[in-house]
Amino acid sequence: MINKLVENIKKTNAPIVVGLDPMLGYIPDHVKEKAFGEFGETLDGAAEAIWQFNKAIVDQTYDLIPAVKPQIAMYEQFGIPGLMAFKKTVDYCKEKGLVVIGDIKRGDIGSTSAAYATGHLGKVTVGSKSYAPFDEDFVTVNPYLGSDGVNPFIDVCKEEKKGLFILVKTSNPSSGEFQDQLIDGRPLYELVGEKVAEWGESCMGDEYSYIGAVVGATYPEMGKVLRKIMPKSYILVPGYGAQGGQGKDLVHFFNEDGLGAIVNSSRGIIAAYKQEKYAKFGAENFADASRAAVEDMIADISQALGNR
Ligand SMILES: O=c1ccn([C@@H]2O[C@H](COP(=O)(O)O)[C@@H](O)[C@H]2O)c(=O)[nH]1
Repeated sequence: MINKLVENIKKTNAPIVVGLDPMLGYIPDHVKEKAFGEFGETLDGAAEAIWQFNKAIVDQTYDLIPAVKPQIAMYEQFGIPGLMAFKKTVDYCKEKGLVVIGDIKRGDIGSTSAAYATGHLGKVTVGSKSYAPFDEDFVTVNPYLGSDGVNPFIDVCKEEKKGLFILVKTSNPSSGEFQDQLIDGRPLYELVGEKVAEWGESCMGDEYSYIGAVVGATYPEMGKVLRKIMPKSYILVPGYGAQGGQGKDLVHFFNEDGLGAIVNSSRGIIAAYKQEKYAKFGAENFADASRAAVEDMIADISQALGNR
């Protein structure tokens, strides 16, 4: 799957990911009213609104982008109907040729991680039958439990030719509370980065490993160091747009070949119609506003990479 991700990035010339984080507050009233008219103000109604919102955005952007990142929390909050909307979104994006990164941030003791890995990346056996329950292409993994919490995910990736993005340095303001703690004079995120590079060595695609890392756009200096520590790992970079990251901050997350990083924006794209810059589209044309925001993001990153 790493080969498909790299191929899609080269084809679109767009190292970006659209984050599908559909909070109800971002969904225009006309979409919600239609869904609630059909299913009532219920969890099913919310799930239908989410699905219709996602579908419209994917239909308007899929030709410009290599990948999407649905954030499972935004679906899980609506219970089983929400998870059904998540699955429908995953399947639809794959039909459109997009690589799907499930932002699930899982990680537990080995046996539990194995079940998460099976459910999200692998196949579960029921009697004589086998099913791929969620079937994302990549998932995000929390490495805090150590190797035995991560290895079950790697095992399933090897079997299924899928991939991981492991949290190394997250974009949030308090990420340093633990991640920047010094151990023998070195910050913990560097040690985790070294481990990601080590896990990735036995998981090589054609050019890059299918074991990647998450490093926030909000910490560009750390991104520069981590790029060198993990030269063969793709870096998923959240924090662009709504969290303040800009193209000029991201240059050092990329390798000299212009590859190696993929930048996520969620609210900045899916709720673009709410920003003054894209207000001319109006709520009715929210998906056109998302397309314009994708085009602007690609231009911003391309310009930054061109200027280095
Ligand atoms: O360090 C991290 C890891 C994951 N995220 C996730 O990315 C998106 C960001 O959303 P924006 O609206 O573009 O801010 C969201 O799903 C987070 O859970 C992150 O932000 N930082």
